[in-house]
Amino acid sequence: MAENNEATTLPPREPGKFLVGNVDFEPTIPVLLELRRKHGDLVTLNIFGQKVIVVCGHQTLTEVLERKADFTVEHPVVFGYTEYFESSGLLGAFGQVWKKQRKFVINTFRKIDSGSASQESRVADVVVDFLKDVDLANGCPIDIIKLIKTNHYNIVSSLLFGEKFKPGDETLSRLVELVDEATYIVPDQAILSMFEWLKYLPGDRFKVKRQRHLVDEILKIVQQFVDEHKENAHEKDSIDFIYCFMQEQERMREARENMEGFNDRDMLLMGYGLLFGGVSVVQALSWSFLYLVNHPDVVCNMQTEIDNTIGKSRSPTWKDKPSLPYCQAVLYEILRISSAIPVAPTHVLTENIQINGYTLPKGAWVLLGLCTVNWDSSIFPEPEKFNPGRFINDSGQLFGFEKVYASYSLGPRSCAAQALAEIEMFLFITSVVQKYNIANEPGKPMPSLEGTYKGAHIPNPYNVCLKQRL
Ligand code: HEM
Repeated sequence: MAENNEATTLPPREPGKFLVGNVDFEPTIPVLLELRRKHGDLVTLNIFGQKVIVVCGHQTLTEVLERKADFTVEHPVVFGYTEYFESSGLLGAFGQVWKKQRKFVINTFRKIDSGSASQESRVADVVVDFLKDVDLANGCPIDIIKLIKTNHYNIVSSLLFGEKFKPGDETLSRLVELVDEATYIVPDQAILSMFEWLKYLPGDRFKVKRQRHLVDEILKIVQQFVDEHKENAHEKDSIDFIYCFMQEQERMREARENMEGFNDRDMLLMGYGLLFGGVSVVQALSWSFLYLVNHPDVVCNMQTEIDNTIGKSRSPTWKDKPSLPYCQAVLYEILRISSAIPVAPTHVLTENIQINGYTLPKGAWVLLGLCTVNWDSSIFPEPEKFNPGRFINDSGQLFGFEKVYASYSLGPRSCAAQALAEIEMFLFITSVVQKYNIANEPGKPMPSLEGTYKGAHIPNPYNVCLKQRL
């Protein structure tokens, strides 16, 4: 009887294989769109006996992540979060620790913005280095993804450690390599969340030891900066995450508060979480250059807008954003069509919830199909077409872009660094487009807009030529 009851209240099931269920399920954009077309906004999967509810569409995602946030905000207690994040570092944190760390991160971004070196000024500072590297290439093909990674992690370093690395610094190169490799091992370890014992198989089949080594090396680099901060605490004049973390520890000690989530180890893991979380903007920027090289007409329109509003002698700033509606439309369209994070990290239901006439049971995992908003043809007609014009109305004003923000997820667990991501996207892209034409490598076919899926939706490697126009 209970079985029947459950069967009638769960969302439709996608058929799977005997015993293992939907073990082959790959959350790619086409798969999620097809699933939604077949079954609607809510779909039940079964992966090795674990119930997984796929949530699609703007309205249903909003209902689940915002209105039912009290019961959907948690991540499940799974391998990667416990093994490497040690249930800390914001991304891997649970319960009260997550709440406290989230508040700390949001407040620290605010403090940084009220200090002498805001997020914008740190991004702008690194954009200058980025443009110098582009100049050095002198129009020859460059591995733009590599350049984006180096410069993005330098921005995070500046926010974490209070100073950026000098161009060419070996520690920065090492940090980029470590974070990069660690990021792409994560999807290969998904099975360990179901069967943790597999990590003991001989031969490091799931790269558990390799990942441990990478994470330890990243934490060692963060530790060096923590040690430096401890030695020079009184001399600090810039605000950064480590400095603020140490201040928070002091405040908590004085107030005799529970230090859970704010011990010295948590400081390192917080650094790891911010380095790791930022990979999404690396993907979004990498997609940006790929779409721009494929659409020279769009670059030309952006250049006209920039030339007419900012001119050629000074670089774009965040304050210019409202006067560059077309450039903004291009960035929204890139975020939409590339859907760098097609599915948010899995959440878990901590109570039964009622949605759209179904009962979603406590303990079920929730797969958030963010890309189904970006590719919803009722919101964005012909979603497969790259068309920044869809965000510009007849009077030339920006319009209808709000739903693209689902790319950062919704509700209290949405991206903790959305503001930083938006500043990075805006300053990198407008600064490059202002100064350079973006061309394909001579004699090579245009790089493909087909990507691959490795947790994130990532473009395949490509080179571009950035030729000075000013
Ligand atoms: C275009 C760029 C970005 C996109 C599309 C993006 C998207 C996302 C998404 C979808 C989530 C998951 C939310 C959820 O679980 O519901 C997330 C979480 C997170 N992101 Fe971003 N992100 C971007 C840039 C960044 C950057 C630049 C950083 C840091 C430097 C960052 C740090 C984080 C962190 C720490 C979390 C975990 C938040 C938490 O668990 O409370 N993200 N982001």
